[in-house]
Amino acid sequence: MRTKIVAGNWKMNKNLKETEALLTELSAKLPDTKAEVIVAPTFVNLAAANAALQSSTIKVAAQNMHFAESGAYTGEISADMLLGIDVDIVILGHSERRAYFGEDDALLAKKVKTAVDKGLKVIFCFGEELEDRKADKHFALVESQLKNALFNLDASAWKNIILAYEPVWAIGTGETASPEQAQEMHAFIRKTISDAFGSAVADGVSILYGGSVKPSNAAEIFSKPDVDGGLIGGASLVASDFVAIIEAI
Ligand SMILES: O=C(CO)COP(=O)(O)O
Repeated sequence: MRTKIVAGNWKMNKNLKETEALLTELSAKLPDTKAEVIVAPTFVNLAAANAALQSSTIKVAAQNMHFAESGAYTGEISADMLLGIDVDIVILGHSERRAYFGEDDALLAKKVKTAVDKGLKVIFCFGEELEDRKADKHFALVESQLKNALFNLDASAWKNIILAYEPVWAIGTGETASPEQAQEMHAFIRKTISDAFGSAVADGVSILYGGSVKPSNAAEIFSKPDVDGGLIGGASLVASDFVAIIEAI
């Protein structure tokens, strides 16, 4: 059985007080669930988030990480720094990092390799833009994103990889991929991984959907056989919405 996961990517939202308040509310309202629940606040609040969640099953993830061990990379955060504050999950490859910070597949391959070598779990994000889909290039684009960033990994590293398919046109737009579109792409992703690494790896990897998931559409999206959960942006900033999405899995 694959792990079901609901993760909240808080992006550049919530200061310290707001982080603690949201996590207190979330912990109090957290339903009984088989799903792994993860939140990803900003770097500066990760330690406080872990402290606030000490007696909770909710896990904390970072939103980014540098590939180097250490050194002259002003403003950057290393894997060891995350592990040093008990954060062992990191989101890499988010489309906002790709679009606004120039992160490409080659850079992401280095980040992923460092993260898994250091023992972190990676939530690896990828997905096509609207033009790719309109030109019917979305499958080829997703395949190349996976190949370029992840296919140099050993099969054994895949136990630490969580995939998050996030079509860029559905992020923060209110437009969601239909459950059928999500299932079609997730099945394609699983087949692509199966062809390269075998069915045991492909059947074991959790593939999350991200892009305007809300309480009103979560259950239908999560009902699809290859959708193993969600990576939630806006709706993860409101405790009652995030809880409703967790309840939908
Ligand atoms: O980017 C996302 C999660 O990483 C999705 O964001 P929204 O849920 O706000 O569309």
